[in-house]
Amino acid sequence: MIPVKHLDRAKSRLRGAHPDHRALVLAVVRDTVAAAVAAPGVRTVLVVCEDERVVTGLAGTGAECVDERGLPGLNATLRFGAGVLRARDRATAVAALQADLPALTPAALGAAITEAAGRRAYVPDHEGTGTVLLLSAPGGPLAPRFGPGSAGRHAESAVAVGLDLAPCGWTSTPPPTSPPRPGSGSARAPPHCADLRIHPPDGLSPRLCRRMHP
Ligand SMILES: Nc1nc2c(ncn2[C@@H]2O[C@H](COP(=O)(O)OP(=O)(O)OP(=O)(O)O)[C@@H](O)[C@H]2O)c(=O)[nH]1
Ligand SMILES: C[C@H](OP(=O)(O)O)C(=O)O
Repeated sequence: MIPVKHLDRAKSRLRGAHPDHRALVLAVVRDTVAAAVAAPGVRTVLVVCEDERVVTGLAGTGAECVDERGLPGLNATLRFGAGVLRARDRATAVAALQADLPALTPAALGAAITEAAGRRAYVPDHEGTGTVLLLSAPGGPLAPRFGPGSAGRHAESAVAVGLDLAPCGWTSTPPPTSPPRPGSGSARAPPHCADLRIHPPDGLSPRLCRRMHP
């Protein structure tokens, strides 16, 4: 699962980093989703969101989108999404992945899943305070405890695994070729980070985008 906030509120700490904040957020999300869809061991990518523009922006990526239906906050949203996935397959592992990982590669996500080896696992962010990825054991509860200091809470019940984000920046995931949407005429797909020509650290402090940096 990849949760995505309403575009008017998402990545508020990056506001001002690019003239078109909504395009920046969508580009970051699209690159993250593209890597997750292509990762070995990932059967379904479910984006839990509340903004129809996110659904439109992710058309053709291979991710499914589900409306969070006004649930209060991230953890309730993730419990809802986990329930959607578990209703299809009770024995599977479910995971929550942050939406702002444009340097993620399919191989790196696959390696983190392999390292978890069926255990409940989490990936702390590079400051060690937040959580980049939370993975349940197969059939086990996700029990998300996101929010400030979440890494410490997840450490109480999960093993830490690594996630090797590409050192070369945000352009490591090749943009997928999306078929044109019916009725879209000559409309172009939303941009990826590479299209926006945003490369860390240009204009983005490590604190503001700490999850995006290796
Ligand atoms: N669907 C959904 N996703 C959420 C919600 N709150 C946070 N998220 C997502 O959860 C992840 C962590 O969110 P935050 O760190 O709070 O927000 P952010 O948009 O990444 O960045 P800031 O606005 O700068 O805090 C991101 O992928 C968000 O898009 C929510 O209420 N609903
Ligand atoms: C959601 C939260 O992200 P942060 O606010 O630490 O970036 C977390 O990592 O649990």
